[in-house]
Amino acid sequence: MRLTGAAREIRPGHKALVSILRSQRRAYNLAVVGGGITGLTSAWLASHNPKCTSVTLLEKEPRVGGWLQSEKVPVDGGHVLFEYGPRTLRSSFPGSMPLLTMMWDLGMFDQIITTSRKSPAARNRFIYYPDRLVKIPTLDLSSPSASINSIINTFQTLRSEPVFENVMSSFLFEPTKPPRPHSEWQKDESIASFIGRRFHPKMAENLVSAVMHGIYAGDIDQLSAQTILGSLRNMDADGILKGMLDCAIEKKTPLQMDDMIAWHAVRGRSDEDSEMLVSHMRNVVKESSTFILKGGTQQLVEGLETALNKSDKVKILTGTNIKSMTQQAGRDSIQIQTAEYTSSFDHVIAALPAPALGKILESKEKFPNQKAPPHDTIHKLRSHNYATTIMVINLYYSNPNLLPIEGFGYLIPRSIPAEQNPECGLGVIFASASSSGTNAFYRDREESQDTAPGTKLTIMMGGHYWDGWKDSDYPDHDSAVKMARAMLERHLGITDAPTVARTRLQKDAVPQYTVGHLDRMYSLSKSVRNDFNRRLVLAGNWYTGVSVGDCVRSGMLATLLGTGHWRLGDRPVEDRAWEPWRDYNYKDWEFEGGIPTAPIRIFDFHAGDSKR
Ligand SMILES: C=Cc1c2[nH]c(c1C)Cc1[nH]c(c(CCC(=O)O)c1C)Cc1[nH]c(c(C)c1CCC(=O)O)Cc1[nH]c(c(C)c1C=C)C2
Repeated sequence: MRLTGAAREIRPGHKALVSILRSQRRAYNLAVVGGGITGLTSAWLASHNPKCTSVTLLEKEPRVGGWLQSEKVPVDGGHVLFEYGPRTLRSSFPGSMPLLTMMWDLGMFDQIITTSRKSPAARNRFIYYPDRLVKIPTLDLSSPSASINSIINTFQTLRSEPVFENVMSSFLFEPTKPPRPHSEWQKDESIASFIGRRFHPKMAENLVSAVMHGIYAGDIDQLSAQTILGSLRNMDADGILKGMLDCAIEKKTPLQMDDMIAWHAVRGRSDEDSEMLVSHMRNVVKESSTFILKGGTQQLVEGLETALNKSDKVKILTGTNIKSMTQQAGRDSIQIQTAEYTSSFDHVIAALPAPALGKILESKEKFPNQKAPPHDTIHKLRSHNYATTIMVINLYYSNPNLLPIEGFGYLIPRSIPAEQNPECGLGVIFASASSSGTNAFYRDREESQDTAPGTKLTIMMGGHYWDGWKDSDYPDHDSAVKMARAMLERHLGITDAPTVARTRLQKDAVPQYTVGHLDRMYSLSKSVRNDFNRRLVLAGNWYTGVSVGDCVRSGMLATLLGTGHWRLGDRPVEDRAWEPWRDYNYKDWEFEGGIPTAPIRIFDFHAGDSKR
């Protein structure tokens, strides 16, 4: 049942967004290209801007939502919900605030289910190495005796399990490791190189590679340490352990500047439900490390789509192929041509994969007075083309006691040799465990995405192991299910046949931030700004973060800052909360056009700063 008498009544509309969008310049019309979560967020935010006269959302596929895909499958006794893309959303401050605020404004808060930090799904995470599942130790500090026991157990596990070989000694010696030579500080390196250099290559192989499988399905030899481990890498000069100790003593936390900007932008609320929103968001972040939606991530898509369909400013064009995107000499507006029509837009937010945008810009369509093709931008977009492909296999078993252990699931590191991982397995999620929890609005309600008992498992395979594969190389549905079952038998001893098996090959699903990513994105952003006079904005998972929260933040920054209709520092002085960018020369930061992101990526948040 969708809410919520209570929350509806206390939601007086979108005063918040209207108030931050007040300081507008001229009226403008907007095209958003790409109907994934970034594009939907951008269109939704723009639709609340009184100066935005129309929003046209163009999507190539017949549906919007992109990688957010959930399916309710009827089974004996009810239904189970399968996810084919992202499933759990991270709950953290300030990273989740823009997403949670948007969900509140969409009236979806009562559809959020939080997973307690104390639940097995949050605490029990496993790594498969070398031929068994090993739990990653977590400290239980709930009482003095629990703390002592858990420290002793952790110590024993770290000493006895081969997956943790060298971990203790590499932590011990980390402070003695020299930093990189000063001349190389700015130079990026791979995650394998950074972790191997500061800790031990075995730690990179056995532990960090598994984590990177779970996030990027990527290879630690290629992924960028500067982009992905930025805050740790900033501690290279004095040592990471010392850096972390300093953070604990000085009560400081490295935070992303973009997160703070997006949070600042959406929290400028003056409406009466703002206190209630903040208190509910605080509960979500305090009590859970992840949250889900009762109807799956698809529900967020539907919430946004419904809101957009209600707005008479918004047109959603699905199944629409763009033939060209051009500018005319002497004009700033951008012309978009589809099979049906050609239209001119004051601003365009491109929330589609970088190579797909490159292809559109490369189009040979000719118009009178057309500017020369933006070769520099096209070249940079087309060479930013590496994403991993994942086969997602969802299995349902009617037996609720199928699993020998409780937890989130397990990840497989790249140190497992090919003979022992012929399926190219990346990990297995015990999906039933993370499908239930507490309602974020009604804290006394326990809820689940599934109405039928049983066990849901998701097996992921492929990723960087399948780089360079042709379409004909990928397993089909039957082979994928067979491979998944072979993995489950080998790893968990499960021989039962699943009642339901659904597979989906997610081609080029996770863009890879490889060594040098930040420099390349800076250069791409500059080219786009120059080539399109700041009228073209790039947003989404190809640029500044691959998670759902990152995409929502990116969509918001694109709409607010990227179109130049809001500026950092626009808010009146008396209304100003703590603004960390004021410690830097933020007035010189460029956000309009290109990739809207702060040049200072990470800053140290000191406890008490927000009261300044
Ligand atoms: C379709 C497969 C995906 C894989 N990674 C991602 C997708 C969409 C993206 C992703 N996964 C995680 C993160 C970081 C956390 C966040 O900020 O949201 C991102 C950006 C972590 C994660 N990985 C898996 C789960 C269930 C989660 C959620 C958060 C958590 O509880 O830690 C599982 C998983 N994802 C992928 C694989 C191979 C895998 C294996 C078990 C690839």
